[in-house]
Amino acid sequence: MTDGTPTHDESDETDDEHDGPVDRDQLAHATRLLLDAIGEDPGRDGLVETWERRVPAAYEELTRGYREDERPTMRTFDTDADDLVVKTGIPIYSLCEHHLLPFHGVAHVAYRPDGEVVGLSKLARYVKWASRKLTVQERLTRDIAEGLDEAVAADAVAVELSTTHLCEAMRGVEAHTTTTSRATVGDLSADERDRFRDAIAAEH
Ligand SMILES: Nc1nc2c(ncn2[C@@H]2O[C@H](COP(=O)(O)OP(=O)(O)OP(=O)(O)O)[C@@H](O)[C@H]2O)c(=O)[nH]1
Ligand SMILES: [Zn+2]
Repeated sequence: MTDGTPTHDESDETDDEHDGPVDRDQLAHATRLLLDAIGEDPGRDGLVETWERRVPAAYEELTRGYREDERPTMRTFDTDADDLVVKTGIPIYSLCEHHLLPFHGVAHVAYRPDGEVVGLSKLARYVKWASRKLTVQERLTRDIAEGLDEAVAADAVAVELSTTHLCEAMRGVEAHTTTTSRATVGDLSADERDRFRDAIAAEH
């Protein structure tokens, strides 16, 4: 007897479960089922390529963050400088793990170098890669802070995300709000915290 719920062998589940290519055939199959389930006709002209090609390709792109081989190379340069590096206004798009709907906004990052600085574009590349997965905002904020700390061998890192969740805006409570989260690794001085806050304020 089955209630129609797909079963799978949980013993196969590991932390590295997603660390491989997506299964495009399975994505196509699942999308077709979804279209069926909402009463759509997967065979109609406008939808055939949707489930066959577009949605699988989109999910492959939107889940790149699971794949370590797509982690950006963080080119660093030796430096004597130990002044805080602040980068604000990095666009961020991710997917909430509760509703599979996007949350999006901006990320701000700051780090105090310890002998090396990273190429500026790499900060935005890292944020983009890290956000391409199913997550919640607080965990993503911490993941970015810890990931950058490791990649840049920084003395201290701070990350702030300011986002809107479509699961709140276009369904459920239907409230278009802003959620701000912050994570730090190491200690920023009071001066550095002020600089980070002022840079974020100047962005708005
Ligand atoms: N803390 C946190 N909550 C999130 C995030 N994304 C979505 N949520 C919330 O996760 C909660 C899930 O609550 P549930 O009651 O299980 O789900 P639901 O019945 O769909 O709840 P509603 O969204 O209130 O309709 C909701 O309150 C969402 O707003 C996130 O990134 N961080
Ligand atoms: Zn959600």
